[in-house]
Amino acid sequence: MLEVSGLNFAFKDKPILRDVNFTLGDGQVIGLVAPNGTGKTTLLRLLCGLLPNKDASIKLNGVDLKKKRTAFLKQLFFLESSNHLYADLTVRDHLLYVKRMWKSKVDINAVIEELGMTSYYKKKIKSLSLGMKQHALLAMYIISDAQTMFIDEPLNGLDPTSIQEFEHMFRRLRDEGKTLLVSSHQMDSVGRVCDSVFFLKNQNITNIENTGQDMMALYTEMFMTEATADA
Ligand SMILES: Nc1ncnc2c1ncn2[C@@H]1O[C@H](COP(=O)(O)OP(=O)(O)OP(=O)(O)O)[C@@H](O)[C@H]1O
Repeated sequence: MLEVSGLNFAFKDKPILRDVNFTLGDGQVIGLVAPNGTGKTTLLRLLCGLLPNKDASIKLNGVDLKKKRTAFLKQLFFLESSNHLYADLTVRDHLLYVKRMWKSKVDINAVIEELGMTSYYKKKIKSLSLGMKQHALLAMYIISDAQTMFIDEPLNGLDPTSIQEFEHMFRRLRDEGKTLLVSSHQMDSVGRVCDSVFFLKNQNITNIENTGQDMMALYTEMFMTEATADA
């Protein structure tokens, strides 16, 4: 369980989050949705201590990020984007590294096969397309076997078949009891996969349960009316 309270953050005089409070239970996929530049990546960075925060309380399964940083971080996996992969290492190198560091028992070969990566897992990252790198990144998440996963725009650059494959993997991880906080701009996919959605608006989170409503209509209601009113 992830418990966050009193989270405030600003870049100089630009407020990003104001008194954000929420709890995430186990075995859920939660969408994180907002227009470009609102603060989704900033929130994910704050939740794993990659940005400084003095006052908030952030606890993962009772472990406090400020008091027991290493123990906190061992429970989660976050790699912001495929730009953070090492260009001169292969996909396999990355997977072996994650398996070792997270002391995981997940079978690397099975994941490679399941994600259709057999033709390129021995290749260096610098020779891969964006979609291939997104697969490598997802494979790292699966191999980490971490209980909590923060995933930033995983569907960017994916073809429709791959999107279905990723959605299947997210559901499977959820069914294994993992908690996934997934930022995305793809509202149809959010509607298919997420149990609830965090809409980031006015520096705060509105949590809306997915009851099968039209997510794009909900997005329009949340954000477009505001943009139209501003125009
Ligand atoms: N290191 C930084 N220094 C100053 N401002 C920053 C920094 N990083 C991000 N910002 C600003 O903070 C705001 C939120 O950025 P963030 O990357 O969190 O948005 P986002 O919702 O993830 O956007 P996108 O959907 O475009 O990826 C933006 O206005 C951005 O310009």
